[in-house]
Amino acid sequence: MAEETVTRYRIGYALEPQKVHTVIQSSLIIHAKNRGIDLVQIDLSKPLIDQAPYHCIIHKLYGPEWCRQLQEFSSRNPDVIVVDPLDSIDRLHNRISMLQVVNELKICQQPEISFGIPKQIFVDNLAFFYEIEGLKFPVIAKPLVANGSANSHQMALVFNKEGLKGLKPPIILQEFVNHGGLIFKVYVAGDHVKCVKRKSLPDISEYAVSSEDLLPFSQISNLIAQDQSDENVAKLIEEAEMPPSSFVTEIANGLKHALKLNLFNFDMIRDSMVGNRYLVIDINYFPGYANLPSYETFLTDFFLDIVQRKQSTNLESIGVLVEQGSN
Ligand SMILES: O=P(O)(O)O[C@@H]1[C@@H](OP(=O)(O)O)[C@H](OP(=O)(O)O)[C@H](O)[C@H](OP(=O)(O)O)[C@H]1OP(=O)(O)O
Ligand SMILES: Nc1ncnc2c1ncn2[C@@H]1O[C@H](COP(=O)(O)OP(=O)(O)O)[C@@H](O)[C@H]1O
Ligand SMILES: [Mg+2]
Ligand SMILES: [Mg+2]
Repeated sequence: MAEETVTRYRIGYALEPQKVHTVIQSSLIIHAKNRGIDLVQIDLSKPLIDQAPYHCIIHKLYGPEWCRQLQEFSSRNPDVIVVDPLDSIDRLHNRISMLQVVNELKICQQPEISFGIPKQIFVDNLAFFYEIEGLKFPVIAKPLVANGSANSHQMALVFNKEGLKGLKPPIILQEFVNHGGLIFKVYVAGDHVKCVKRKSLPDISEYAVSSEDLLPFSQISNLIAQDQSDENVAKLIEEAEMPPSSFVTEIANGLKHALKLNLFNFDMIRDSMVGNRYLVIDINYFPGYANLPSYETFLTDFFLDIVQRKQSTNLESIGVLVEQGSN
């Protein structure tokens, strides 16, 4: 009996060990394998160029050596799909360029819904900085750079001008927007989009008693952690209304095209003061997909889209699909 030949695809992944541990779980490896995808870990101690063949490479690594290797690999293997291109990912490493793209989105706004980003400014040097240019306190200070380091997540709530003195530029100052302590995290993998609700910082009125000028984020995170044990808050989150899925998909697709990225998520809040106003506050490359229910299916569907789309493009280019169609 003739053996059935099934197309198998090799996807190489280059990730930090911790990320391998959280995202490339055995449940994903098995699920992908059953659907024809072999997930293969790229050995970072050896030249990438010696580790072909791959149909596709996925990656989240910082540092010049990886960039050099990937560029060399791509120029010698132009047919291998790299998810995603280095310059597209770079845009997310700066909190200004990251959010500029949201303002540039040309999408037909849904009736009754508006979207945007909170007011923000870039501060390079506090010595030459006297005004917060129309921003209202409290503001949230975020490091300009978002490069995966612990520092890049170090934030602070600033309640007044005095608090500005405790900041270390380069930073961005962003208006704090009350949003009912609820954040929407929208995960994107190519054409696949999933939105989940998570706890966020509580509304600022809850801090009104605070006599602080500046509250570093870790302290606020602690407040959240304590709050999490509160059943009422958990219930509030559970019962909170989701944004319309057509709206979420429209924003996700708009960002995907504008950023030229496949693997990312964005954090979105709903302004408590203005009916249906949604604000994007953060966009992350290759986030923690394993936090999603059924993430194995979510990611494998995307992998198959990528490799099969590539295969059909190849067939088209050599005329196979055309011939089949004319038979
Ligand atoms: O820690 P995880 O798995 O939840 O993923 C982190 C993301 O959490 P999220 O999926 O949004 O809940 C996290 O998202 P946030 O910035 O926390 O919104 C980042 O994407 C983080 O990557 P990096 O430190 O910015 O390079 C992600 O960290 P890495 O795992 O990529 O280091
Ligand atoms: N403008 C804002 N208004 C209110 N809360 C915010 C704002 N920006 C950030 N936050 C809160 O701070 C958290 C961390 O900020 P974020 O920009 O997402 O940084 P990170 O990249 O470290 O996740 C968010 O998840 C949200 O809870
Ligand atoms: Mg975030
Ligand atoms: Mg982030």
